[in-house]
Amino acid sequence: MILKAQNVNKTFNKSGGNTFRLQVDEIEISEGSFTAILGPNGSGKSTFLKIILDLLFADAGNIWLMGHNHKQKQARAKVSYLPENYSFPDNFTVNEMLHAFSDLKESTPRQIDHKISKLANAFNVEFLDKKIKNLSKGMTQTAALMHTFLADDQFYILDEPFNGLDAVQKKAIMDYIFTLQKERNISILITTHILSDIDKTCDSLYLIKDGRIINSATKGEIQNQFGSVEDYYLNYFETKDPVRS
Ligand SMILES: Nc1ncnc2c1ncn2[C@@H]1O[C@H](COP(=O)(O)OP(=O)(O)OP(=O)(O)O)[C@@H](O)[C@H]1O
Repeated sequence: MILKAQNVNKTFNKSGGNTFRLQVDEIEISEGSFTAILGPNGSGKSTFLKIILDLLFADAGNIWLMGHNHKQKQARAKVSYLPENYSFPDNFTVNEMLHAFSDLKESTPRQIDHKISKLANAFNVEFLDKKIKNLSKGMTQTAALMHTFLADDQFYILDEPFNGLDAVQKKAIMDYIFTLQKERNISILITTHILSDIDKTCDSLYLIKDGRIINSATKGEIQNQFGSVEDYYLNYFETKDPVRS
């Protein structure tokens, strides 16, 4: 098991006396799998990912990451994370940013260069010498994904990785992920709002609503019962109330 979370609780006190409560009773992700957590805006997806990575502290719960308590250093040693929001120094070129933030302690600059050109080739990147501040939204997202995939890790946690990417870019990233799954049996945990992107790729899905997991299903179950991930999602989230005039 690459990830196991039990009875995870976190309450945010928001302005106006409102609260948001995340309560995840149980999630298990096995090695080599491609898992998605889907849910509406504000349902708690990013909060849960940050708690898994110990970037945000839960009020209660048990989480094991890569066989270790998630608070132990070894738990994160082979895990890469793409946050939903990130910022890189504006004046760095993509290449400089990747070198500066690669965190590949055992690699020489030449080895890092080799990895960068391999990734640039896989991700159709021709803007390694452009400054971060001059990149388009999709280019910035691609640069962030290059940063995430630079390390040869075993588990990639990706918060909305396809944000701003065109169809060709998305396919390049997905193809790269499939190659890594075949070559190194990596595991993927993803959040996305673009359901068609994961229709054929996800092994299992969790639906989250108001901080709670309301359903989980395998790809086979979804295909048999709903036909597509989109229909599965709509079955749980579409409001069927008639529109009032
Ligand atoms: N640091 C914080 N302090 C207070 N409330 C927070 C904080 N971070 C998140 N929240 C609240 O927690 C809830 C869940 O937010 P979260 O970002 O996890 O949702 P999400 O499902 O990832 O949404 P989206 O799909 O829009 O990215 C929201 O109501 C949000 O306002």
